[in-house]
Amino acid sequence: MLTGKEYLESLNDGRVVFLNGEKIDDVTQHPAYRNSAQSYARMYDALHDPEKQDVLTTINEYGDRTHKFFKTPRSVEDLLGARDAIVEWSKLNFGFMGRTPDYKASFLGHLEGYSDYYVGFEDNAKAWYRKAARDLPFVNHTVINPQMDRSKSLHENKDVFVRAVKELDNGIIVSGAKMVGTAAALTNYNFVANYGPKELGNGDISHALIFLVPMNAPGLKMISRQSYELQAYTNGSPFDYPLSSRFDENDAVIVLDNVFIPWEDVLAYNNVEVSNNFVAETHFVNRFSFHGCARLGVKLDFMTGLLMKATEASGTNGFRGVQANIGEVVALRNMIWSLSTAMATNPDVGRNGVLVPGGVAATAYRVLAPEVWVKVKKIFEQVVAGGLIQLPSSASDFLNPEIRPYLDQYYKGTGVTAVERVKLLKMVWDSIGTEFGGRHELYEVNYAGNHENIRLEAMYHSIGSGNAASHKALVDEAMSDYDLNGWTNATWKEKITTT
Ligand SMILES: Cc1cc2nc3c(=O)[nH]c(=O)nc-3n(C[C@H](O)[C@H](O)[C@H](O)COP(=O)(O)OP(=O)(O)OC[C@H]3O[C@@H](n4cnc5c(N)ncnc54)[C@H](O)[C@@H]3O)c2cc1C
Repeated sequence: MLTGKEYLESLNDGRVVFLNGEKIDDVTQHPAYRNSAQSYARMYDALHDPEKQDVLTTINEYGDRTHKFFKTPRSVEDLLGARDAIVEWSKLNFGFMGRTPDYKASFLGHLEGYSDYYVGFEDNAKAWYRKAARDLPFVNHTVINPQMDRSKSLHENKDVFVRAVKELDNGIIVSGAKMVGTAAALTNYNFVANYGPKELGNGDISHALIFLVPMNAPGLKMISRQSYELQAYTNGSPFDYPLSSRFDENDAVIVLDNVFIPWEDVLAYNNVEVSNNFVAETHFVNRFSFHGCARLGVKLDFMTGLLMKATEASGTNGFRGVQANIGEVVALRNMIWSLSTAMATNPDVGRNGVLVPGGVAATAYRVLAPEVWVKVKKIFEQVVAGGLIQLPSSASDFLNPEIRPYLDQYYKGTGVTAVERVKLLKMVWDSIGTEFGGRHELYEVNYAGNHENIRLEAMYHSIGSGNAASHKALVDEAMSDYDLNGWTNATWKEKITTT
């Protein structure tokens, strides 16, 4: 497993990252990325910390030490251990980094047990499992195509998404773009898949691919969104932007311009069946929901504490209505934690006897999590209210003797100094209101799929698992107790007709 130092060194590899019109030389040194890189490095170091090793790591079937979520799960204990390892790592960023290296274990951690799914590329799947578990490279994930024009049929948009454009003896050449790779600039590999489209017209299935590619591959370019870490660095200090300034997972569009992919990094090629169905058939969807749910549990622990402290600091925590709102956040937090426990303790049995986080709880998480985050944000806006805007522009205001007495007098809270109150409320604002906070809402609402697809897939899961049939059978049973002539079930008494 990489150490933090090895991880940071691995990023200085000639990768091509564009930000604000410039090519970034070294992401580990640039103020737009460097503190987020340090946050990931801290996670890698924790794997080697003797005090954390038992909760974070285990030995897999190859005898390699790895993060617990990277090991093929064969028991409920394996799944609970994986959940606790995800949680322990997530606590290092208070749940504000969603695409940490263990996120992609949702896919990579099943490659051994599910290797026979990748027809023709089974050995590649096993080799990638071994490498991913042993070294823990940071792999990002890109499956969604640029939005362009969703009203057009797929073949009319095909020039924008990733396809094989040439086949060689030793691999393939791919071109196209992906929207977006979260944290891409700070990762080691890009995972690429297209799922959904059946064909691109006239029998073209050049999109039916799954592969991995190193971030410094010639022809691979990343176009970053604005860096909130850079904005925090430019506009203020950690006191003003305590989350933006260290946990910004910069999302980048990834352009593949005639990039060579050797066969050993390919898991599906010209295979619509495999590429379209991998999300459900390899139970990636169960596993990424499991990861997301465990991570959101940590974030909600943090938000619950933040709401309690913020209301204490403004003297509103004794009001019945405010307490009811705190109770609602507690209940939402409890539900999310219960769902991750349920996924682990009530698993499904997958391919080759591999245990999979339970699909019933996973579909519930996927549909409910966006609602939970939006609701929690709303409660903060209603309960902490205008306090979030009654904040001085930056920590520097406290250093100006001309206004310091006013700040100390007018910005103090209930039992806390002005500095303590402002520090606390700037943390709240960064979690929900800054550009970083706004992106977090967009992330929680969309990252597991668009708002309709997550619901449709919950319905399909119900049909596929047989639950839908038993729900309908329950209704049939209730309706079979009576007909046009009255009760057909002797339990109940007929109406007595009087003449
Ligand atoms: C912060 C953030 C980080 C992300 N990180 C990643 C990442 O790391 N990797 C990755 O692969 N993706 C990532 N994504 C993309 C994410 O998976 C998508 O945003 C999500 O799947 C929704 O897809 P979309 O944005 O293309 O919206 P769309 O799917 O285009 O949906 C937009 C609206 O149009 C409707 N719609 C779209 N198509 C149809 C149709 N054919 N018929 C009827 N209605 C339709 C939808 O119901 C919805 O209301 C990220 C997104 C965000 C916001």
